[in-house]
Amino acid sequence: MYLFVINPRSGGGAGRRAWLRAEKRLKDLAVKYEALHTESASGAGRDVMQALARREKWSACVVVGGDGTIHSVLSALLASGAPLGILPAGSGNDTARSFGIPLELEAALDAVLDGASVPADLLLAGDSYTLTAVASGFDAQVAENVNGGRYKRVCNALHAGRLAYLIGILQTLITFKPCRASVVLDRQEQRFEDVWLAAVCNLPSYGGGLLIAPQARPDDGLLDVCVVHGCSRMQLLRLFPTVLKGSHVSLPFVTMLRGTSAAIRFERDRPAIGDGESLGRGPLAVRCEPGALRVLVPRAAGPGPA
Ligand SMILES: Nc1ncnc2c1ncn2[C@@H]1O[C@H](COP(=O)(O)OP(=O)(O)OP(=O)(O)O)[C@@H](O)[C@H]1O
Repeated sequence: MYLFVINPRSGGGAGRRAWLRAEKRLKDLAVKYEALHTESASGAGRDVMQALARREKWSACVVVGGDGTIHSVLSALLASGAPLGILPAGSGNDTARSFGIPLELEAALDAVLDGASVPADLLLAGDSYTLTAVASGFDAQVAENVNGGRYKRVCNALHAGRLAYLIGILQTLITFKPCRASVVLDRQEQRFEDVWLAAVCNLPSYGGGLLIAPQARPDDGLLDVCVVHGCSRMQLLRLFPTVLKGSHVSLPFVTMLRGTSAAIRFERDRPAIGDGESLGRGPLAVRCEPGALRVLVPRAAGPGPA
């Protein structure tokens, strides 16, 4: 028995459309499933927890949505032990991308019904689990601006989810001010001047395919931290095309760190996000929880990201 969790709003309505197609195929194949349409992130966590508790064993809990929708069900998945399946229907879909799950619906459904289950680490910040990356500073401000901006809806309607993030980057570039920050990695403190962003990553990409930590692997028991510091606005602007390829890691104003826990404290109040969803403001303490989750991936993709 599969539990499908559908966020009809994800990807500007892509979640609703994907489910209509998936449901038809599930019926054709006589697959046993329950469907749960969720309306908000907070309500979804509780509803999915209750739904999963009604049965001892689930083949999988399958999210029809984007990274934010996956984020909303992580605690429930951990409590039940059910593996995560993904039918990517968001604007970014970085979780699916990192696990080699096809963005095309039929192929993604094949991975759910006939895939392999691989272990994945999670990031724990406070009492909140994150699968892709916990970020604070510029990138969190971009997400806050994109999620609050009207252009996200327009871009989603035009099937140009990535464009929304590019607009958000330009908007934030004009207004954001860098400041001092300290990063404590496995109890070793490093201080940085003029910090634009600090991202604690479990998967290589976020923000719709930005390869912020190209070496990050979901099953290595480690988190990868990317700190961008001491550069000008123009240098930061020129950094973005390099993040699409992951080649920013060799720039002199980019420091990459790796460990099992990271605490980040900015001198000024900064927003933080996990999987693109708000984690509030203030200092961040993030720990890697090795192999906490299982994810269904295409058999050909094997363990780890494709
Ligand atoms: N389970 C849920 N049900 C309904 N709404 C949710 C749920 N989880 C999160 N949301 C809200 O729906 C919004 C969109 O969902 P989601 O993040 O999955 O799609 P997206 O933003 O289009 O794609 P992505 O996160 O991959 O860029 C979230 O930002 C959040 O506000």
